[in-house]
Amino acid sequence: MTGRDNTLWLQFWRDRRTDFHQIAVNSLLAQFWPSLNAAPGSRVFVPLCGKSLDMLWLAGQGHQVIGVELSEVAVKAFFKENRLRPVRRRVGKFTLWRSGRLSILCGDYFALTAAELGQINTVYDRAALTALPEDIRGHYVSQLRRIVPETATILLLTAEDLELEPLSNETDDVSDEIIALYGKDFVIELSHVQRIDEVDSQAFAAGEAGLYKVYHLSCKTPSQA
Ligand SMILES: C[S@@+](CC[C@H](N)C(=O)[O-])C[C@H]1O[C@@H](n2cnc3c(N)ncnc32)[C@H](O)[C@@H]1O
Repeated sequence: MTGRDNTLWLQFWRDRRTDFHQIAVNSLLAQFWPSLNAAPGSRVFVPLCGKSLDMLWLAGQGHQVIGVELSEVAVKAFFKENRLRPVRRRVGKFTLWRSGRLSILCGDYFALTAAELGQINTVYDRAALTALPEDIRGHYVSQLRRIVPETATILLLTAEDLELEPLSNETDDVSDEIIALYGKDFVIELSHVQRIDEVDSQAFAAGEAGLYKVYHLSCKTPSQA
């Protein structure tokens, strides 16, 4: 399978319609990454990475960072804008761009194999799951299960639009969608909930209401399944 919206994403990058790109490191990443106790040198996977500066931050923590991104425009911009000189080589259907601890596989996430991705200790997902249409998100999670070992933990950041999901007692809880997608195989810990107007956010237009949620996900052990 391939991402259904691939043509659209490629066009967004060509047209520079990249409002989702954050011009600073995500503050929730910096705040919640330490709680994972990820060892320096361990490998962090950043699916649908765009040209996120969060990858630079993760490499700065001593991690080996490997992103996957469809658009060559995005990958080229990431290395150029950060004054890095990558080397490139072919890996299956992908082009691997690498500079020091930073690597990006350019190609379709849904076509990636575990062998091409290599060992992964932690997954960092910001606007990857939620960038995809709702009916594709189940495939995104199944693919993640195929290519990432069960021992990997996931730091998942989501943004919920309160215009679409009006305030109720449930908004401070794990969202129903996250339970539906991850609940069978993962232990879900909701670590943090923050109203969007409390943070400097690009996720919503001015005046809109929303919630950021930070989840820690880990595969269930046989006794938890
Ligand atoms: C909403 S952006 C988020 C980017 C990044 N995570 C960030 O925080 O800035 C989603 C990214 O996923 C990429 N993308 C979409 N579908 C993809 C696919 N099937 N394989 C790889 N990348 C994909 C898009 O080109 C885009 O850069």
